[in-house]
Amino acid sequence: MKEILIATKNKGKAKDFESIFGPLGYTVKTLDDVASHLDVEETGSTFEENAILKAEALANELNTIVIADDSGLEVDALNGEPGIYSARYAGVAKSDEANMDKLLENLQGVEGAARSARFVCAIALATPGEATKTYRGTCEGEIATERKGEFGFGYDPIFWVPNQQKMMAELRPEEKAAISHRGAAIKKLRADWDGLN
Ligand SMILES: O=c1nc[nH]c2c1ncn2[C@H]1C[C@H](O)[C@@H](COP(=O)(O)OP(=O)(O)OP(=O)(O)O)O1
Ligand SMILES: [Mg+2]
Repeated sequence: MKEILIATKNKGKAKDFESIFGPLGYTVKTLDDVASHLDVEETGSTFEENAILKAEALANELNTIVIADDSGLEVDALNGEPGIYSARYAGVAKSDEANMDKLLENLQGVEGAARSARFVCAIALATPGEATKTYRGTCEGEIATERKGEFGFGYDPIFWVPNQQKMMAELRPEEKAAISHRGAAIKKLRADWDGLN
């Protein structure tokens, strides 16, 4: 059985990876499956640095190939916030609901095209004995004023995707994978990764 190891504790993120790697014949394993005690502090100042920290921590622990994903939302009217702090925007508790509430509140009075934003995903591929590589994908959109949709995770219910005329949370997993920041980063990873077949 082909396995792929993602250094994440986020179940929604893991599902995004499964929707792409599952059909390719891979079983996706996460931190909770292999090293749930491992808690990596995201002390980097970029998505790439944080992805590298997470991937290398688990690769060193298990001496095997590991992928990690650090991602977030850049809102133009907020000068790129919450950015790398997206998961902890409303505090350390990491609540998607509280994070969305805070974002909607901070955008009150900002209208139309001024609510532009993008999702960013940096994926790190850590291979023992080799230099870690990174791949970035983005997805342009706008922050809606209300939640809509049942799929996805995180900020998906308030992220409007103009190209689809839908909220990200209204897209089925395979639809999201085709247009998302994570899908784009994984596409670059797959094009470059010799070990993947
Ligand atoms: O496709 C997405 N759809 C909606 N929201 C998203 C997406 N991609 C990232 N996001 C948000 C969720 C979280 O607030 C932050 C990621 O933070 P990030 O540190 O990378 O992940 P995390 O702490 O949840 O899990 P972990 O570090 O264990 O992988 O950006
Ligand atoms: Mg995190």
